[in-house]
Amino acid sequence: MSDRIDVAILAATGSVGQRFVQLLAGHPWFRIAELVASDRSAGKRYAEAVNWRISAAPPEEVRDLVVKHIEEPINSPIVFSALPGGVAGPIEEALAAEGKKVFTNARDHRMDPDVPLLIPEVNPDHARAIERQRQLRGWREGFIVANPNCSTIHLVLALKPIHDAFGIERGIVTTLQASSGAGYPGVPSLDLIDNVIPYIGGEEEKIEAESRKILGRWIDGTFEDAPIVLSAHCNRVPVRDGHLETVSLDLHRSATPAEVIDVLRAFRALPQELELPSAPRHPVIVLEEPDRPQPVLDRDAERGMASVVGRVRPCSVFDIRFVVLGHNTIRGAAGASVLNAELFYREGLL
Ligand SMILES: NC(=O)C1=CN([C@@H]2O[C@H](COP(=O)(O)OP(=O)(O)OC[C@H]3O[C@@H](n4cnc5c(N)ncnc54)[C@H](OP(=O)(O)O)[C@@H]3O)[C@@H](O)[C@H]2O)C=CC1
Ligand SMILES: N[C@@H](CC(=O)OP(=O)(O)O)C(=O)O
Repeated sequence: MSDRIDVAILAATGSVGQRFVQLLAGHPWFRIAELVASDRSAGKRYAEAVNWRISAAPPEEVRDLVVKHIEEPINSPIVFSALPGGVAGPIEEALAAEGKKVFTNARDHRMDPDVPLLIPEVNPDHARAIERQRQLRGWREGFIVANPNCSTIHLVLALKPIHDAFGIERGIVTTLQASSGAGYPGVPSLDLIDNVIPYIGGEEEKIEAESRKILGRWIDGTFEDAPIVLSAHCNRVPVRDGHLETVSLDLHRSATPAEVIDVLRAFRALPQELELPSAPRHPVIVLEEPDRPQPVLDRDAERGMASVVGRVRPCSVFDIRFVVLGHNTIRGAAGASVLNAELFYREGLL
C-alpha cells in the first residue's frame, strides 16, 4: 500500500496530458491512479488510446490503466487538468464542488477574481485566495488553482527579479512559439513547414493580462494588478518544442546589462528553499554566448523547468532587451501544475 496521494489526469492523452503522465510517473508524493479523456479513448488501455509522442513508450506503470470517460466519477483527491479551453471550465468547477483539489492548465478560470494564477517562484502568497474562493463558491474542501499560459510563465519568470530590483513600467514581447503549443496534431504541417504564422488566437491578450495578475498583489480578498503595460506579438514557428520570446523593457530605475544578469542569476525563491521535487535549482539561467538560447539546445535545461535568458543588452528605445526561452509543455504547462501541487503539499494545503 503506497502512501503517495492518488491523482487523476484529465485529458491524459493530449500533448500536455502526456507530459503530466511523464512527470508524475514515479513521483515521490503523487501516484497516477486515474487517466481520463474523451469518448475517443475511454474504455481503452492507456497504451492503446494514446498516440505517445514524447519518448519511445509510455511509462510502464500507466500502460495498462483503462482510460476513464470524462463523465465517470473520479475517486482521486487531486486532479490535474489538461482539458481544452472551453471544455474545462464547468468540469473543473463540478470537481472542486465535490471536494477535489484541481490544478489546471486550461485558460477558463485563470482570470477569475478568486482563482490563484500561480507560479511558485513568483506569487506563492496568491495561494491564499483559495480561502476566499471556498467562501464565495460554497466549496468546503475543493479548490481550483491555475497555472498561466506557456508563453506567460517563461516571460514572468524572467520579469519577476527585474521588476523587484528595478521596477518595470512597460515592455514589448514578441514570441516565436513551437508547434506543440497548438496541441496534437496542431497546425497542419503544410501550413507550418517553410513558414511563420503571425497569429495565435487570444495569445497576446492572455500574455498581457495574465502577467499583470501574477506580478500583482493579493490584498484584502482581491487581486490588484501590477501597473505594468505590455504589448505582445505572437507568432507560430516550425519548432517542435520550446517558445522563444524577445523582450524590451522600460524600467523605473535604469540598469546595465551586467546588473540585470546579476539579479537574474541570483534569483531563488520558495520552491528552491523548500527543495520541491520538480523545482529547478536555478529558475532562470543566463547564457552569454551571442547566439543562445536556442530551442533545440536549451529547452531541456533543468529538465525543462527553467527559463533560459540570453542576449541581455541595452535597448535603443527602452532600457534593456533580452531573449527568453522555455519548454512549453513542461514548465509552460504540466510541470507548472505539478510544481503548484508540490507547493500545496509542502504548505499543508492538500
Ligand atoms: N500545448 C501547450 O504547450 C500548452 C497547452 N495548454 C493547455 O492545455 C490544455 C491541453 O492542450 P493540449 O494537450 O495541447 O491539447 P491536445 O489537443 O494535444 O489534447 C487534447 C486532449 O483533450 C482531450 N479531450 C478533448 N475533448 C475532451 C472532452 N470533451 N472531454 C475529455 N477530454 C477531452 C483529448 O482526449 P482524446 O485523446 O480522448 O480525444 C486529449 O487528451 C488546453 O487547455 C491548452 O490550452 C497550456 C499551456 C501550454
Ligand atoms: N496558446 C499556446 C498554448 C495554449 O494552449 O495556451 P493556453 O493554455 O493559454 O490556451 C500556444 O499556442 O503555444
